[in-house]
Amino acid sequence: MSDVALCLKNLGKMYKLYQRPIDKVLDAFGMDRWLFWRQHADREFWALRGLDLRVDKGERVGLIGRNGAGKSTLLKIVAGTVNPTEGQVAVHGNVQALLELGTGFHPEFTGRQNIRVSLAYLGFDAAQIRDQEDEIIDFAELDEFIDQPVKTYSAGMYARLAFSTATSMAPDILIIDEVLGAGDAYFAGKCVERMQRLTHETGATVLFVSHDLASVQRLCERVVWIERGRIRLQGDPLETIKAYMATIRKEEEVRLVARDLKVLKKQAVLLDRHEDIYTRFLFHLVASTDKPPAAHHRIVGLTLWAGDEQVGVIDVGGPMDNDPEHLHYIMDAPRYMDWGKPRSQGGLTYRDYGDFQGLYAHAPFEFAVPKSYGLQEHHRELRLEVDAQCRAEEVAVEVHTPNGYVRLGCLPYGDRHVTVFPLPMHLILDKDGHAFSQEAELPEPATNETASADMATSSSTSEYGSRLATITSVTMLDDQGRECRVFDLEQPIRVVLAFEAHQRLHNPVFVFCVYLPDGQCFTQWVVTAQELGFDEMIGRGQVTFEVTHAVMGKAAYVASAAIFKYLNEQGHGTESYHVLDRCVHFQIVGPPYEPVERGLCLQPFHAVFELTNSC
Ligand SMILES: Nc1ncnc2c1ncn2[C@@H]1O[C@H](COP(=O)(O)OP(=O)(O)OP(=O)(O)O)[C@@H](O)[C@H]1O
Repeated sequence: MSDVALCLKNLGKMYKLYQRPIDKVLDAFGMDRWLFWRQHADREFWALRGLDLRVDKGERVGLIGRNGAGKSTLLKIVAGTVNPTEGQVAVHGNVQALLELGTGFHPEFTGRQNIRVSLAYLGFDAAQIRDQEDEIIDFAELDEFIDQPVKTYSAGMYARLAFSTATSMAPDILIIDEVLGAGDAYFAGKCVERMQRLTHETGATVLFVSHDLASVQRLCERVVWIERGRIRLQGDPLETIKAYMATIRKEEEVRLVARDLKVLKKQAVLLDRHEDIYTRFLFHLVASTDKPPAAHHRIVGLTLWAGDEQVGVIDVGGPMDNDPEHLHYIMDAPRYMDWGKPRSQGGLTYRDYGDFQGLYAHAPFEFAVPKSYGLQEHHRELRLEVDAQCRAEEVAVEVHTPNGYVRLGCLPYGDRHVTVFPLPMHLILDKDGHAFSQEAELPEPATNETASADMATSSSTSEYGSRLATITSVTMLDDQGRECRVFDLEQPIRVVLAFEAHQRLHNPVFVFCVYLPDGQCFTQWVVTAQELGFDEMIGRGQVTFEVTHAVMGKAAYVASAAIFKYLNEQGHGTESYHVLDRCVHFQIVGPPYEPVERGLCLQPFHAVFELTNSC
């Protein structure tokens, strides 16, 4: 007998995105062929493509990945509720799928009635149903609610009932999609134990999707990281989760730095808005003649580099290459753009740029670059790499600047070739040389001078003081001396306050104060110039706070920096020279799974053990 529970080969799922609802109806009836203009009126959106996965019987496999990566689509295909567009799916055994809350149970029926209906549907007889029913109610801990209609249940109660019912039937393959997220931590723990038991006792195979990485790590023997419709990495749970968390962490760094740049620039802090964090670079392929391209040119990949760092890749023709939810994507609006449909040939994905009757006869694409990249000199050298096979010498690559499109060059024709185009930053930068300055509010290069200028001219209430001394920058560094906003638990942290005293000041006080998100002061670091060995200060300098062992627990923090004239008897700074209120956001993160919750403060302690009554 085969050991394989499920085997997916070259799996792909394509959704057609229609311009108008009527197009979907015409397509459903096969009438789209009759309308000549319909040929390219829909877009192909590949949620998954080229995906291979084998899961053995009794394996517990976790699927992780960002929202919209394609995890649920994959589970739905395995569960049989969605048909794949291409590839093979072999599922061996009966499948119980908990895919979406709100499906499966009748809202008007009570919990008990729903259990009975579900079991009867699976072919249980009356005696078996009676046996199972008590066990299900017991596990779900819904005793006093079990005779209420499920429409009155909270999401957590619903999840408990759904999970208990599905797992009572000892399926061969159990599919759980984020359902546990609706329950509390206690119930999630119970579920994990039950799934472990199921695999041990009945040999059930579990496919588990969750954003709760701790549960994934506890339950699964293998973790598969899905990104943009493909498997990015799979293997050992800890290693895979760590790699996934590292990319999430990088994005979080970018977001936190961008947020503080906004604070420094005194702009409305609409946090997490895409445009606050990234600058968009718009490119297009266009025929070097004035006419649409005469041939079809195969475009395989587009990559943007900043120095030696890959800022982004568009895997042209790959899954979700046209998804504007991603930072880097192609724009393939039918009848406007001249991108062909995504194609896959021998494992290679691509699209053609040709004459597809696009109004603008061009093939545009966009990359989003974190604004923080503009802060480092070597990052300001951006270059675009185009992997393509052109049939004639007629494809030009252009970048959009404040004065319209500027030609970067043409693609060579003949064999497949990677061409690199340095970006003319002098055309993309504004007249003051500010990085990525198509937008008025762009950050300045983070030298102390410019930061100082920003702070000195601001009139925001988040900054105040006599300004006899000013803080010109606040930098958080990790143990390697790298600028950092996301720290590991108990990791060393250094905070550098750069300052400029505009006149001779006697024994000022430097403060770095860390707040919890609710505004409570968590810890305040205070030091006087005298304690640092100076009675007076004038000119530029910096104070470095060093923490060798941070006691801050896992949370998001915000910090203020200040220079005061002196501290009063209550230890508060009075007569502020310069206060930057809540100017730095940072996070402390931990491993995905910790056996013991350690709280918000990792209080060092010493424990003593004594036996007072030994026998
Ligand atoms: N019926 C549909 N029509 C069009 N696009 C769809 C459809 N169902 C899903 N998608 C798209 O497919 C992509 C993958 O969605 P999916 O739900 O599989 O992602 P996910 O990884 O499960 O996300 P989440 O973690 O948020 O549940 C998304 O871009 C989604 O918008």
